[in-house]
Amino acid sequence: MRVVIGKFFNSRRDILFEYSKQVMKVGILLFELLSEALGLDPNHLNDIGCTEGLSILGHYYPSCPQPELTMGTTKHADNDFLTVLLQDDIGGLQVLNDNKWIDVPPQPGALVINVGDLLQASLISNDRFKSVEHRVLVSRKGPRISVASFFSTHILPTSKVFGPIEELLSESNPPKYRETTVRDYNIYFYEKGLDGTKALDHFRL
Ligand SMILES: O=C(O)CCC(=O)C(=O)O
Ligand SMILES: [Fe+2]
Repeated sequence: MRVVIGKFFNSRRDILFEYSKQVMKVGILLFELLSEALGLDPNHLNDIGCTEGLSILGHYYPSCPQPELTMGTTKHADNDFLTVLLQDDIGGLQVLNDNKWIDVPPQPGALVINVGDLLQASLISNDRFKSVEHRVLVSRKGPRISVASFFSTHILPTSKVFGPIEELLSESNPPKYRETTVRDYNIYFYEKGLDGTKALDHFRL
């Protein structure tokens, strides 16, 4: 595992290292459970590299006197396999379900787990799991802090190709996505920006 720490976190280096170790344990367990849910060997998703890379991003959303005029983070699905999200008690995170925005209220001690595009959960699970579209509203209540831990190899120099898992495919369930590297997926994701459209559609066959 490689841990990259930005300037924002420099003074909390030790805490962040410990946190990343614990998130990695959670991630390995989640990928075991997700593998089983797909009817695969429990180690499958870990073995193909879903926990090879972990990057942690700290968000600071200043309090906003006119929250109705802006957005903290616009609608997107994460560009990774899985995200482990820690939010404080301010709230503002919403997920899109049946075209309706649903609040994800903060629960003390709880982590939010979001399926990302690469797992989609769609790309390699061939749509058996769906990446969740979400956004963050800003608030008058005070600044909001969140820590998002992304399982993805996008910061690593790997050219491993990902595509729908062969064991999940059949004549009645042909691949829905073309194969791609995490790097190429991310180049497209960042070029496109958080414009409200799904990056995955670009890779759909
Ligand atoms: O701040 C949050 O709660 C979510 C941030 C987010 O969606 C992201 O970093 O991808
Ligand atoms: Fe996100």
